[in-house]
Amino acid sequence: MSDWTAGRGRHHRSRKPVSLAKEQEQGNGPARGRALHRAVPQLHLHLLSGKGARPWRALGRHRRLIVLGTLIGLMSAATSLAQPAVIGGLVTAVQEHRPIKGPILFGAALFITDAILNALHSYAIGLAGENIVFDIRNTLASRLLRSRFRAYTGWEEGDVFARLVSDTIIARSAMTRAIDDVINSGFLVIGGVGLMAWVDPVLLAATLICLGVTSVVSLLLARGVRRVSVRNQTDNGNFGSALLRVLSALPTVKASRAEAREAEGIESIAKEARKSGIQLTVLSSLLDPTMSIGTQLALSVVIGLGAARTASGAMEPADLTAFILYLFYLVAPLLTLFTAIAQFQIGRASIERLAELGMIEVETDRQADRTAGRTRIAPFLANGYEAGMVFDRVCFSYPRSDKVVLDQVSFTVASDGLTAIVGPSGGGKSTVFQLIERLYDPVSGAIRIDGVDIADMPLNQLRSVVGYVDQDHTLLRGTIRDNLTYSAPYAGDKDIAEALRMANLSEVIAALPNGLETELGDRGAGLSGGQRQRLAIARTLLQTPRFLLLDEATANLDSESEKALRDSIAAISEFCAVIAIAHRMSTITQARQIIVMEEGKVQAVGTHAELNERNVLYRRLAKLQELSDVAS
Ligand SMILES: Nc1ncnc2c1ncn2[C@@H]1O[C@H](COP(=O)(O)OP(=O)(O)OP(=O)(O)O)[C@@H](O)[C@H]1O
Repeated sequence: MSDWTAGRGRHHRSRKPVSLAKEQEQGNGPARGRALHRAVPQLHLHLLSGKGARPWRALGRHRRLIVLGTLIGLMSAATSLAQPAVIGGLVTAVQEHRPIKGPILFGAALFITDAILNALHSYAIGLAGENIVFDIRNTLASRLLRSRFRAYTGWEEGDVFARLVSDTIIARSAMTRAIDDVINSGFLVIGGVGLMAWVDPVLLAATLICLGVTSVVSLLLARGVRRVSVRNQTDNGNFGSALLRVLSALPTVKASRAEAREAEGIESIAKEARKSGIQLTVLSSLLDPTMSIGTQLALSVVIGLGAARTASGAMEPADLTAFILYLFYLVAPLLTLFTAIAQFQIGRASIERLAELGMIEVETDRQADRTAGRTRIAPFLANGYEAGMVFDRVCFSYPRSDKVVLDQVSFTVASDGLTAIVGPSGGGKSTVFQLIERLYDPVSGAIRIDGVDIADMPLNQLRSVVGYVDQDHTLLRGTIRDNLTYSAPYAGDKDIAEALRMANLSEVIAALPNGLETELGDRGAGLSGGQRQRLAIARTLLQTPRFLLLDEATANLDSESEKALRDSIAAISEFCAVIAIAHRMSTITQARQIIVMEEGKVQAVGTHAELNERNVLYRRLAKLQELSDVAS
């Protein structure tokens, strides 16, 4: 017997629940958790804690690099500001027939220093930007993976995708380039204005009047840019959602001949994004001409007024040269300043969208938080609780819905044996599984394992003792081995072989040229429906669960495979509780107990013989099932 079955044999022999604390010490608990923790990238939990993941915090974490980059930028700006004075000095030296070698060499050194500082400045700010994007993406992705299922299902996948991919890039610019540009250009503008005031206050007053009006217009434009960019980013998110919706159902789209219809729908959403994108472009591109008009006007006034003042002797020609150069130097940073303000406004919209995503509710381990890992199982058992699972008057409605899906549902599942859940479609069978996995919590009532309310159990612990094969038997892109070991990453070859054997997959895998290393496509493409289902079952078996939940697990199997799997279930249920939403009579009749559910209520519980005798609904279901089994 392999370690795999030996481990479960222990559960069976004792007939007592191996304390969950003990399980923690063994493969399913913190030891594995620690190993996993080492294996996965460091999650930025400090950013995830509290009220949510706030993108602005990422800025704080990299402030040193940003401050360093900005300081280098300011030094570069200072060297830029010195350049007109040096050129002015050169003009004076030429006028006065003094040696010009010194000013030329000094000017060249200034240009080279400026260029080097500029490069360093760009590198530091660029690096900070990449670090910030990395941090935000990492933090948000971790938070999404830990989000409450009910909170996550309220989001559209495409929108989440757009926020994580494109909003982070836009936010990067706001948090680095835009802030840096505002500081640097602001410094250049203030410095330039100061120097111009020192050269000639009269000319400066004329310049400021010309530039002042255009500056006010530019600021108004920047505010408009923000408003439109929120709309544009939402439109882009809608486009992503629409695309993901159809691409994830491409076979259905084709089979329904809906390509043209869907393409039309996507086109209209893309048109909305284009419309707001154009509005954004119009507003952004108005910034340049607005500033140009102001500059042209200022330049004309400065040249005219300056020439008059030079002619009247109120101003030296060298001062006029320096003033005009300062004006040129002022224009570029002024333009950068307003563009940066607009850029910052666009980025703010993205940061707000990321912050919304960062507020998504995450799963919490109440028990883990309260007792820091200590288990409360022993006292409960001492009070006489039986090993196994109990549904105690559980009521449930899905979020954003008034419909009562489970109404006072009560039943007990022993720690081994097969329990079949049957009932008409929509009766709440799959919902029972979702509550056991704690994808949702009951509205009232409790689910207990070995006497402990699962709401008080660390989620990692709960999900390691409960194995879940969902209705869609979801597989991921990757090799068969990756899929098999998904919930038990350190499973050895012996255990893998055992799980494959029990799921009746050994021969199928052996027949593949690359065996376990065969690559599967999205959602397990490359295997048949039945093979995918059995692979999902083998994956869950490798997790060595104490409770194995099979949702319609035998629906896709041919008679031969189904028989093999039925035998496996019988073997597994010797040392593990199997709860199956069953649709075939062969599975139902072998169950130790059958729970009949209808419209969210437990109608009856018993064996096949008992229910066949006293429950009308069961008799009807059994008859229908027998007919469909004969037909298939
Ligand atoms: N995510 C959801 N949000 C809102 N209502 C839901 C959701 N999932 C299921 N329901 C509703 O809950 C009820 C029970 O669904 P459930 O899937 O548990 O039934 P079921 O017995 O497993 O049905 P089937 O045999 O067809 O799979 C149904 O009325 C369904 O419409």
